[in-house]
Amino acid sequence: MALELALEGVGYRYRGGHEAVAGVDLAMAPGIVGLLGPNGAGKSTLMRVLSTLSKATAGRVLWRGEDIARKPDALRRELGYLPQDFGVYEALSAREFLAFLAAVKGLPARASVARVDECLAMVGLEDVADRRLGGYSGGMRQRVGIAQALLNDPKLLIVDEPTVGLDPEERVRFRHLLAELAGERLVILSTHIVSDIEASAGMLAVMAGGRLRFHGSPEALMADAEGHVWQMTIDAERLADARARLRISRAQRRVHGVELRVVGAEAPSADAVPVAADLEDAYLWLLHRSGAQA
Ligand SMILES: Nc1ncnc2c1ncn2[C@@H]1O[C@H](COP(=O)(O)OP(=O)(O)OP(=O)(O)O)[C@@H](O)[C@H]1O
Repeated sequence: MALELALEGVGYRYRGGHEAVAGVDLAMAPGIVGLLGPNGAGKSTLMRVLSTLSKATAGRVLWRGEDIARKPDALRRELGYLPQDFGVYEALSAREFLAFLAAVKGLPARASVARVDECLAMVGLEDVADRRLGGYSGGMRQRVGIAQALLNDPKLLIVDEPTVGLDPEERVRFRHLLAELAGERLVILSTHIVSDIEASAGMLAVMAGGRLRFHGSPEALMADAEGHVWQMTIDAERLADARARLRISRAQRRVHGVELRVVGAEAPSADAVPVAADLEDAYLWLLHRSGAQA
């Protein structure tokens, strides 16, 4: 059966009655899928449903054609998951920690020694594998998180907001790592930061307010914003006023003032020049049209 994850009318309502996810229809095939949305959009809730930690309260999710609520183990065998709140045991080394998790996941003891080494190499931690995790940087810890998700050579890799708290250099490194890992896998990467996925995701799914607002290629999202992006330069002292009035996707200080990229239905001023949308502009325009805040 094809390596495909299909969501049909998926919804999730928390016990208190809050509907965090509603009516999501989506089909995903190998490659990187960027799940983009502002905080509170419902991304983590959906990731937990897809990784079988929560059961959808509406609709269904099919992995290779099988309903994951009925046969969760079929998906779990092929799943690697890095949750948003992944924690490590600080007193252990990366190698010890991964060996421990390999045992918990039921990998045969003999094979697991080699597999731990492979996973450490895949995330570039082989040289520091025997150091205590307590001394690792945020980016290194996230790489340990990916290494543990790779132990069972998953066909579906789900990573939830993996770049939060990383410095710019670690962020870039982490993005490259995920791009390398995609290959024949389906990697679902959730983030609220456009630049995390713009170079790597072949497909985007954008959520806001619990609903899917867009799914398709980055190019299609940018095409939707065509004709709604402008560039203009204003005096620096007018920036606060402009921020209050306009939807600004980028502001850059220049010698002669502040250069703005603005999205909206109409030109923000007579001297604004229309420009081609980039992904950041297009995302902001989509959120604006769907009534959500970035
Ligand atoms: N245990 C819970 N009980 C009730 N409501 C919840 C619970 N967890 C999350 N929510 C609510 O569900 C909505 C979606 O939350 P979720 O964490 O899935 O969003 P998110 O897109 O992952 O955002 P973030 O990046 O901030 O985690 C939010 O309104 C949130 O307050």
